[in-house]
Amino acid sequence: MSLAKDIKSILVNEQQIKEICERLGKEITNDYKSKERPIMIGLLKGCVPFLSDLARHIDLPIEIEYMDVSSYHGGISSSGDVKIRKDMNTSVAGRDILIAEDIVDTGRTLDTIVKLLKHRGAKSVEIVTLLDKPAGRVIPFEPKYVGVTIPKEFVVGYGLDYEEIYRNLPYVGILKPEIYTK
Ligand SMILES: O=P(O)(O)OC[C@H]1O[C@H](OP(=O)(O)OP(=O)(O)O)[C@H](O)[C@@H]1O
Ligand code: HPA
Repeated sequence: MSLAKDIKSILVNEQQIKEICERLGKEITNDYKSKERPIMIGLLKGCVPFLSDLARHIDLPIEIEYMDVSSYHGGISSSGDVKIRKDMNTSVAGRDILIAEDIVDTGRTLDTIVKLLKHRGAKSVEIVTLLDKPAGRVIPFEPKYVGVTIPKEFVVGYGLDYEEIYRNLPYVGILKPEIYTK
């Protein structure tokens, strides 16, 4: 069974993703070159392909950590309840933090996590996201590094799921509405 048959259209193709990772990697390398061992924190599970491609374009000694965070419990709308399923193992006190995300939509996940990391004493907290969906915001939130701004469509692929499927598509596509309305 092909995954591609459920995709209405491709929004960000493989070449565009490659160019985004190169561009953001250079920008982050430049901005973080005088900081001491910044920590890049990936928010599982959606961050995985983006973080691993982006990190290879950051030419600096960074640490990489993960937190498993979820606010979508099946379906296409956020429950509004951000849960930490697994925390990171390192202290963030006094450290420069760069959170890597696949998408900023309502802003709830990042609002919660940024507040938490600041409360834990992080020196700085910035966001790098592949996709920004500003029309989805319910909480004002502006990520510093954005791959591409997208319209208010439910997207899957390259880490993003619908009911845990489609994360392994190599591109980002708009899911056919009949998949989630049936
Ligand atoms: O801006 P928001 O509306 O909070 O949405 C963004 C979050 O939603 C998705 O994660 P999800 O909770 O589905 O978990 P997952 O990464 O395991 O798929 C995505 O990976 C972001 O972390
Ligand atoms: O458009 C989306 N697709 C998949 N997961 C998401 N989490 C927030 N927005 C989305």
